[in-house]
Amino acid sequence: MAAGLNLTGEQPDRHIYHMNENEHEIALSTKDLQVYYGDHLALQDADLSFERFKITSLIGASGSGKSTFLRSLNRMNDDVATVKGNIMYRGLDINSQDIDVYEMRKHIGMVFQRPNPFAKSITDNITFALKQHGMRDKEKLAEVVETSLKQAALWDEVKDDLKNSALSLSGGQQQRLVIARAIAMKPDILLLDEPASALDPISSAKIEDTLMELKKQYTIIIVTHNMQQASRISDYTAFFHTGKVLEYDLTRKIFTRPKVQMTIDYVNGNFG
Ligand SMILES: Nc1ncnc2c1ncn2[C@@H]1O[C@H](COP(=O)(O)OP(=O)(O)OP(=O)(O)O)[C@@H](O)[C@H]1O
Repeated sequence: MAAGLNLTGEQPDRHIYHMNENEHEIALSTKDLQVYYGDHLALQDADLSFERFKITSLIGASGSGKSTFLRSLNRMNDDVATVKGNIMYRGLDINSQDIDVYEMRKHIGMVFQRPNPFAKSITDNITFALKQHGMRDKEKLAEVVETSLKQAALWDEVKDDLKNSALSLSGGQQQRLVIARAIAMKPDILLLDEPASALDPISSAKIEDTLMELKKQYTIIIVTHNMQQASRISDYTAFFHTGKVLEYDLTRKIFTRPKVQMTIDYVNGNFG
């Protein structure tokens, strides 16, 4: 795959990142990531590696830096913050100046807390970006619409109403549509910032089921305040506290025998 990747128009040697033998297992990693909002250091020295085809949850109290970290991973913080350090993706530092951010986001997609479909039809929501990227073939577009909606577990509910406005869908359906829109671009990595927190329990369970299905094909990184959700769906969990990653391990270890007292307190609901 790496041979076909071109996020810069060139791939100078200085971008080559020497990973360990497990390189093929790591979809994305950060090294010494620091984020400043003005003078305020909101995230310190975050070193995390995300395994391919796994779900990693980012947990921690409000203001601990989870969203700041997540948003930095596909350069959503560029306009509001200074992000220092490396974000390594397929041998490239995607935090460097010469990365084509627009192109990079085709590989690393983002889904936000509140569903944000366009005020367009269900079909147009999914085809919009594809058309912008030059896809014109109607059959191919229809195929992507169907596949993406199926992957996002929405097809059966909307297949007869594809021309209807996305805004006519329920909140939970809208969030699955937004996930379908993100995967239509065939990204490698999906970043999700509390995707189910604005939804009722049934819709939230559907999103969880969808993510469990999607991890067969995508690497997923999710911010969540819901401890049950983190323990149910994620393979790995990173615990953030006051802008630092205090602990990062297999989810079952974080929830059954964490090493750091602060993690124990947080997962037991003693603060947050
Ligand atoms: N756009 C911004 N401008 C200035 N400061 C910000 C901005 N976004 C976040 N911060 C600050 O950075 C710190 C980390 O915030 P962040 O939103 O990353 O935390 P979080 O763990 O995701 O919190 P929550 O769970 O409430 O979403 C906080 O002190 C917050 O006030």
